[in-house]
This record gives sequence, structure tokens and C-alpha cells, in this order.
Amino acid sequence: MPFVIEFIAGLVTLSFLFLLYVKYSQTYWSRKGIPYLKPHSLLGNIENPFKRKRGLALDVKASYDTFKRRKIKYGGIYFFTEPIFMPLDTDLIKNILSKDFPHFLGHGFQFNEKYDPLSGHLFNLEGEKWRNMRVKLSPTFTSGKMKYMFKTLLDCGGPMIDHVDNLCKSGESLDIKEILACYTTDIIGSCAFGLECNSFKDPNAEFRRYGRKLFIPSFKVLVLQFLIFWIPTLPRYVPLKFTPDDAEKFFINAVKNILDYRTVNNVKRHDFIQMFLEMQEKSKAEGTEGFTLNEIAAQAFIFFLAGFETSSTTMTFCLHELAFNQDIQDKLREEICETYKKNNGELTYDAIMEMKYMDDVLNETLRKYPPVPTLNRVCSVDYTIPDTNFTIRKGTQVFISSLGMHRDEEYYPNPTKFDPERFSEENKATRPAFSFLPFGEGPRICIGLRFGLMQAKVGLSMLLSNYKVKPEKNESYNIRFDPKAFILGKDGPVKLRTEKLTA
Ligand code: HEM
Repeated sequence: MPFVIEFIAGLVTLSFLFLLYVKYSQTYWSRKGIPYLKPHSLLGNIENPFKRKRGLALDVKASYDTFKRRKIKYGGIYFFTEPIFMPLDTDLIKNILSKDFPHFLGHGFQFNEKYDPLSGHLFNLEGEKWRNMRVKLSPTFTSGKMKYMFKTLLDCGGPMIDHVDNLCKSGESLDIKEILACYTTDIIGSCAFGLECNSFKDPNAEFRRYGRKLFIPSFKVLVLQFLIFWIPTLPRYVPLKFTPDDAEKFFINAVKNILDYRTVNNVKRHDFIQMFLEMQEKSKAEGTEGFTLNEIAAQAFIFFLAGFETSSTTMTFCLHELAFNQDIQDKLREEICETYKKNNGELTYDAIMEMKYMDDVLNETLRKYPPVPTLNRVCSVDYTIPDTNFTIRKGTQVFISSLGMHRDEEYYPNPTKFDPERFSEENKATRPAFSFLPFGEGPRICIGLRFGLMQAKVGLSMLLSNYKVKPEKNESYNIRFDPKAFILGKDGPVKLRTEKLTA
């Protein structure tokens, strides 16, 4: 009996100390003397991640909106007990992302390459390792390299058009979100892994299956994220792993097999794998250290992760808007058809780059629905905000709500209206530069920006030159975002009807 009493007393004391710790941690911003939002629970200013009804992107946007109403330039919120600094002022955001980059070097995601080899990718790396990798990978995305990969994009568009044709003939509506995910999976599979994924022939093809799995965080991943927020250094000491074992095995084997095959058979193709092979040869010739298999696999893995869902959701939202805005769809189709005509019925890289209205429509889509709705940085060296005496301390997390900024009345009046004219040169000049951040900014800006836009332009040109798209009968214009997904996407399918166009 005394043991039970001692045990309960111990538990009560521990709970009490834990509560004191949480309460004290959540006074950080008031102690620092900057505006902050009162945490509404032990979880801080976010909803319960295990219940997720709204999602982190909308939580962060809600904080942005509240600060904005108070007309302040920056403020603090809490993610559990972790203080998060939120800048709103575009000059301050410019400093953080670009001008004073040495104070905010990375995304601050904790990982351990030894236990989780696929986590050692560009997005996670920091410091010298990141710089070296970024320098080596950047030539992969030059316009010269993009031109070479352009044909692969057209080739992957063929099965998509065949698939849509079949559905159109049978009078079925399209689940456009799934169709575009198959299209971009096939492209990234081919360009980053040198493999034909055949997602249209086999919807359960392995690449597509892993694509679905990796974007919905499992319960285990949620628990790990929760733990790491409490103890950020944990992955350095404990063998924690975010990548599921089967996915790790699959992606590393895929890269190993293709590297071996290309080397043994002296096969050359214009894709990312070829570029890695060339870099390896160069390192060998120069006697410098090349990439390990795991390093190559990790980079191919992030190209896959960062490349397929972002572009497919962009195209999905774009077609959703075009279905509800027929005048914009007609104007875009006119430009596309004119481009085909000028190029003897073909689509070329240069022709696609010249489509001005296509750019405006895609930018407006990325404004209203930025696939990465919150940019994050971690402060790597104490940073005093210019003209103030407030210092952001080393280790502090910074959240920039691109979704909040993109839907801010001050920069984009009537923000829920889909209006590509916002991106005319004249209108762009009226806004501060850092008020449009779909790809981030500064030295860590998305490395695959050109590639992502190119695949979206090719996919949209192929679809819109063949079909008129309309909303399915019960499809609602206002979209509910998936609260569980990392990338901003609609909760559930996006249904469209197509009408085949005659020449
Ligand atoms: C519409 C398509 C895309 C969007 C909206 C997008 C958006 C973003 C954003 C917001 C970031 C973070 C930037 C920052 O923190 O400042 C990022 C980083 C990154 N993206 Fe993309 N992305 C797209 C397509 C792609 C593609 C196609 C690839 C690769 C093939 C790619 C690879 C990466 C990588 C590797 C990083 C990390 C860069 C670094 O930390 O140095 N992305 N992307």
C-alpha cells in the first residue's frame, strides 16, 4: 500500500513539475517583450496534431492574420513549448531569407544520416555540407539541362492524354488530382531515377504507392515530430528514423540498380542519374571525394519528394480554377494553341518559356495555393533586428506564412478572387518583392523551380489544347485543405468533366 501511495505522489509531483515547465516555457515571448499570441493550451497556438481538423498551415495563417490586424511587424507564437518567431514585414523577411542569410542558414530539421540514410538530402543539410551539395546540384537545373529533359516530359504526357481520352469517351468524370500525381510521378521517376514508372498502366506501381504513403504522416512520424520539438537534439543520439524501412530499401535499391546498369552497359541518358555519374567520373579524375550511394539516393529521393506532389497540386488547383473561370481558360487556351501553331504543331522548351499568360495563370495559382504554405528557418547566429533592440536568439525557429502573405488584402485585394492580371508587370511593380514566396527566396530558394514550372506548363498545355474542363456537378468552388498533408492540397479528390475539342 505505501508503495502505491508513493507512486501516485511521485506521479502527481512529476505532472505538476511538467505543467510548471510548460507554463514557464510559454512565457518566453512575454519575457522578451515582443507582441505574442497567448497559447490556448499546452500545445501552444496549434491544434492537437493527432486530431488535425484544420492543419498547421491554417494555424500559422491564423496567427499571421491576427498579427496583421494588430498592425505589427513581427510577433511570437508557440508550437508546444517551442517559441516561434513570425515576421510579417516584407523587409524583415527579405533580411531573414536573403540579406542576412548567414544568421538563418537552414530549415532546422533534425535528422541523422547514419540511422536514416535518405534524410541526408539537400533540404535537410546545413552549413558547409549544404553549400557543397547545393553547388554540385545546381548545374542539374540550368536551362540547357532542362531542354534535354523536355522530351521526357512530353513522353510522360502521352499516357496521361490517352488515359483522359478513355475517361472522356466513356463519359466519366476525372479525378484530376490523381491523374496529375501519376503524370508527375512518371516524370520524376524517369528524370531522377531513370525508370519508367507506368503509373497510368498500373495505379499501384511502386513509385506511385510510395508517393501516396510518404505524404501522409503516419502515427509514428507524428509522435517522432512531437518528441523532437521537445528535445531537438534527440536524433543525434537516438536511432530515430522518419523514412519507413520499406521505402528506404526501395529507393536505395532503385538507385543502386540504375547506377550499376548504366555503368556496366555504358548507357547514357539526359537525366539526374546521368549527372551524378558524370560528377562521380569528374571526382575520380580529380582525385577528390565523390558521392556515396546513400548520398546519391538521398538527393534523388528529395527530388522525388519535393518534385512530384508540389507540381501536381499546382496543376490541380490551376485546373480547378480554370474549370470555374471559363474566360480565363479560353484566354490561356488561345495562347497555347497559338504557340503550337507557331511551332508547326509541336511544343518546344523555348516556345513554352515564351507563354506570358501561362506564367501569369501559374503565378496566380501559386499565390492562392502555395504548395509549401509555411517557410521555415532556424536562427543559426543571434540576430538583432535592424533599428530595434530585439535579438532573435540562436536556435529560435522562424515561420513565414506564405499562405498568409499571399492572401493578405494589403498586397492582394480581394484575395480569394482568382485573377492572373495581378501578375502583369504593372501590377507586380505595386507590391513589395518579398510578398510572393511560392518557391521561398534567397540562397535556399527551391532548386527545382524551373523544372517544377516546366512540368506544370507542359502538362497544362497538353491537357488544355485537347480538352475543355468544367467542374463536376457537385464540386464546390471553395476548397477545404487536407489537414493531415505536408503539402497544401484538397481534402479528397478534385473532380472535373472534360469535353474533347475538335481541331
Ligand atoms: C511547383 C513546384 C514546386 C514548388 C512550389 C516548390 C517549393 C519549394 C519551397 C517553398 C522550398 C523551400 C524554399 C525555402 O526554404 O526558401 C523548396 C525547396 C526545395 N525544392 Fe522545391 N518546389 C517545387 C518543385 C520542385 C522540384 C520539381 C524539385 C526537384 C526536382 C524541387 C526540389 C527542391 C529541393 C531539393 C529543395 C531544397 C533546397 C535547399 O534547401 O537548398 N522542388 N521548394
